[in-house]
Amino acid sequence: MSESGSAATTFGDRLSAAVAAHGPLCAGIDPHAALLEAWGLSDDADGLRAFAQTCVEAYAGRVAIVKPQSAFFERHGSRGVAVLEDTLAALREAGTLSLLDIKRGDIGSTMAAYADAYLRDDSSLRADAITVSPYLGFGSLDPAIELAQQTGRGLFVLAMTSNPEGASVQHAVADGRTVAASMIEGVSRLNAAEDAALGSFGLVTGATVGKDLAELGLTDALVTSRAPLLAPGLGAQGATIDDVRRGFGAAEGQVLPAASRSLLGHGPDVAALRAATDAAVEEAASIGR
Ligand SMILES: O=c1ccn([C@@H]2O[C@H](COP(=O)(O)O)[C@@H](O)[C@H]2O)c(=O)[nH]1
Repeated sequence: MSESGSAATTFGDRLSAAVAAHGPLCAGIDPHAALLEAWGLSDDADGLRAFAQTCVEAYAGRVAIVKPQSAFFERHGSRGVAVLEDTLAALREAGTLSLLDIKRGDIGSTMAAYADAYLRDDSSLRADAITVSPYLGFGSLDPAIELAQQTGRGLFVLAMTSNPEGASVQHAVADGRTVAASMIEGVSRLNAAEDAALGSFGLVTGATVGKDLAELGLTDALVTSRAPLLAPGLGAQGATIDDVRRGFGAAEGQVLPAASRSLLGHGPDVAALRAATDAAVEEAASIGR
């Protein structure tokens, strides 16, 4: 039995329900130093706490899933990590799914410790799902995969990231297929073990890379994978919802378009941040329909 219900309540099931209720938008909490300043907050753990509380107040109950970016909490040291713990707890209390963007990946034995940190029911830093890096080999993720399966949590595996530099690794061909294709295949195998429309194992496929997915012939594999597709890159990185619609083709219905700075620029007023979030939710709702 997991904290999130039972082994039968998978992250994929809970995500499907959240998307049905709120549409697919993933709203980010990225407390950049420049945003803290723009919100009139100090660039320290107190400013960070006020920022994150406002985000939770504005997003909770309005979006399918919220993605705190760990780096912006870690840069404030142990007090920042304490704010991250409290932010994850506040999202849980509000009944809103959390996806901690922390991109962990290491040799298996160390990966097991990372898994304990974020995926155990009794961890203070637990999230509903986390991002992981498979670039020490897909098999190095096994400890996190096993714990996520036991506790009904999810993983989002980096496949085609939104940054232009990602292509040098992810488009590379090994054993007759691109590195990205082998990550999609790994996730596909995991989701095949679950009997659900949407799997608990997702992929990070930037909103900026839809054209590449099509050119590399990856669209069908994405559909077969039943993976939720985290698509960061809206707004500040230049991608639009139309890019997602055009680029992801038949996989469009699996996409969770993600936005951080383009929403957060509307703070610190909670009502203004809510209004911007509602507008983004409405725009994202056109995806897959
Ligand atoms: O490929 C990736 C993976 C993760 N990210 C993260 O998403 C947000 C994007 O923020 P914006 O302000 O909307 O650009 C940020 O936390 C990144 O670390 C990504 O952009 N691309």
